[in-house]
Amino acid sequence: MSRTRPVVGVLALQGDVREHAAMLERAGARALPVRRPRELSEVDGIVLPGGESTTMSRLLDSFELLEPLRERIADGLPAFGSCAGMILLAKQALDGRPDQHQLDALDIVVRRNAFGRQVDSFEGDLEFTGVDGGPVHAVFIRAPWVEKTGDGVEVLARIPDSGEAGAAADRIVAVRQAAVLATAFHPELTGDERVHRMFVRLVEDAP
Ligand SMILES: NC(=O)CC[C@H](N)C(=O)O
Repeated sequence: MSRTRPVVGVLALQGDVREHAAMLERAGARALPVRRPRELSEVDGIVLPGGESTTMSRLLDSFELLEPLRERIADGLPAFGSCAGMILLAKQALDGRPDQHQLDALDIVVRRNAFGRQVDSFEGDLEFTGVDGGPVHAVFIRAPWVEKTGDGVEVLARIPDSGEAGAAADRIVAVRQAAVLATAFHPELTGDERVHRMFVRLVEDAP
C-alpha cells in the first residue's frame, strides 16, 4: 500500500517528545510515539529527542529497546537525534557515564556538556548545509559538540568563529552519515521546521 505521509517514530521514554512530534507533523510526516519494540516495526524513521542521555540510555535498557533500535538503525532505518539524541547515536561519548549505552549509528566522538557550565544554554544563528532559506536559529541546552568524525560523516554546521566563541569556535554541531542525522542543538524548539523537513526527505528517500 502506498502511503502519502511517512510514519516517523519519536522515542518516547524521556525528553522533548511532543515538540519533535509537532515539528514532524508540520514537516509532512505522521509522528508515532515509540515505547515498545513492536512499535519500531511500524515506523519509516525514528527521532531520538533531546533530554538526558544517561536517563534515556537506562530506559532503553529497561524497555528492552536498546538492541532492537540498534539493529533497526544498522539495517538502514533513518534516524535523527537532537542533543541527548546525538549523544546516543554516537559511537563514543566523552564525559559520559561508564554504563551509558551508545547506539553506534554515527562514526563520531561527542563530548557531553561540552560548552561548559558558564554557558549552560545559549542561542545563535548557524549556516546549515542542505537547509535553504538562510541560517538556522539554534538553541543549545547543556549541549554536546562533536570532537571527531570518521570517514563518511558529513559536517552540516559549525559554531561560527565570531571572536567571542573561544574554545567553541568552529566546533561541529550538526552531522549526517547516510540516513542518520544529528544536531547538538534543538530544532524542535524554535518553530522552524526546515531541519525536520530535511530528515523527512531522508526518510522518503530511504530504500
Ligand atoms: N538538552 C539536552 O538534550 C542535554 C543533553 C544532556 N546534557 C546529556 O548529556 O544527555
